Amino acid sequence: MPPIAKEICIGNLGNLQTLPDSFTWELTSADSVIPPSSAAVKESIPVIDLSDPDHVTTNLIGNACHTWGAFQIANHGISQKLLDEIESLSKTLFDMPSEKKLETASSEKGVSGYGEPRISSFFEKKMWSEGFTIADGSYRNHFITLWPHDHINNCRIIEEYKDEMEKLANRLMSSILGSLGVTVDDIEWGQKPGNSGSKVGRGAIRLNHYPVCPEPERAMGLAAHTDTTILTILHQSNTGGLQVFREESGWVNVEPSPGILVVNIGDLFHILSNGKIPSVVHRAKVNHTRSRISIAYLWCGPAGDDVEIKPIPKIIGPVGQSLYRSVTWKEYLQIKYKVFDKAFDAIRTR
Ligand SMILES: C=C1C[C@]23C[C@H]1CC[C@H]2[C@@]12CCC[C@@](C)(C(=O)O1)[C@H]2[C@@H]3C(=O)O
Ligand SMILES: O=C(O)CCC(=O)C(=O)O
Ligand SMILES: [Fe+2]
Repeated sequence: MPPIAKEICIGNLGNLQTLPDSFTWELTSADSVIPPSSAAVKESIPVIDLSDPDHVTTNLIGNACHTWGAFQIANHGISQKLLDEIESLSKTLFDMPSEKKLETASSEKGVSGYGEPRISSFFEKKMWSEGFTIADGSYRNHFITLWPHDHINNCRIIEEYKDEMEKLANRLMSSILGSLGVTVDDIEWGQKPGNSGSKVGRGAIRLNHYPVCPEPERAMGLAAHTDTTILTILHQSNTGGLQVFREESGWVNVEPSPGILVVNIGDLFHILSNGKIPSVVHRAKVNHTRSRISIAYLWCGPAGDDVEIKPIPKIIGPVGQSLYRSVTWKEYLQIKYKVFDKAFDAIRTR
């Protein structure tokens, strides 16, 4: 029995004129992006040119992380060809009939395969989106089902994307750590005895699709959340929808621009930094006339998902206190998907 019943499958909702009740969110004025003072144009997260000298980018990245927990990057070294390839792979996938997509439905909500986002169980209303998660090698069998003749090339695109993104993620992590005055060598990647074999490895990919929506104001593409990662690198197609939240500014749009990638600080970096940098709350809205694709590379650090992550001693300082106990990514994912936005409280030491 597929986890998504046919009648509520987003793939079958394309021609609706009004939103079904199960997809109607009650959004308040605080949920809108209308600026408090009428004419003000809201400042969004900065675009940082990675071809600038290191001391310049480190500084800018440091500021953006403290202020927003997010930033955008240009000249990041990921080829436009690869970005186009993974975007068009996603389009082809989501264009398939629901029956076909459901043949690759994830057995567990939110883990490898086609289905709703994993956070959906925390919300009463349904999100106006569908997605495909690539967390381990099992995606290859799904790809054979989807593309009996073309899976080899599509698997190649995924592997290349993962490799390139992993390199970029490592580089970004070094810069962010640099802005905090430490290096990767200051991290103690402890190994929990008895923990063996990674299920998710070092990075997962989530292909997201937000179909055209009859009443976008009342719908939600992907509800507000922080990522359960060290950092996430997001490629969005040329239709906007991503919004980040900051106490002082409310919800702010992150407009797409060709070749620019978005970087979100995830919960694990917040833990590593002993609370010095926030993980960014973000969400995706939907559109009345245009569908949207986004591709997230969700990264748990260079050491895999079964190593201990805890505040970096050098950041805590000799007289400081560690705010959080150590957790592995696997463990933290379990906590997060039990208590959701209370996950930091669950691992706080005081
Ligand atoms: C490796 C991860 C990270 C996950 C869970 C698991 C697989 C899929 C990821 C996402 C992708 C879509 C948003 C999110 C919030 C979701 O619902 O599924 C992410 C979540 C997280 O960052 O917590
Ligand atoms: O589609 C977007 O812009 C956001 C996607 C996202 O937040 C995620 O996949 O974690
Ligand atoms: Fe996210």
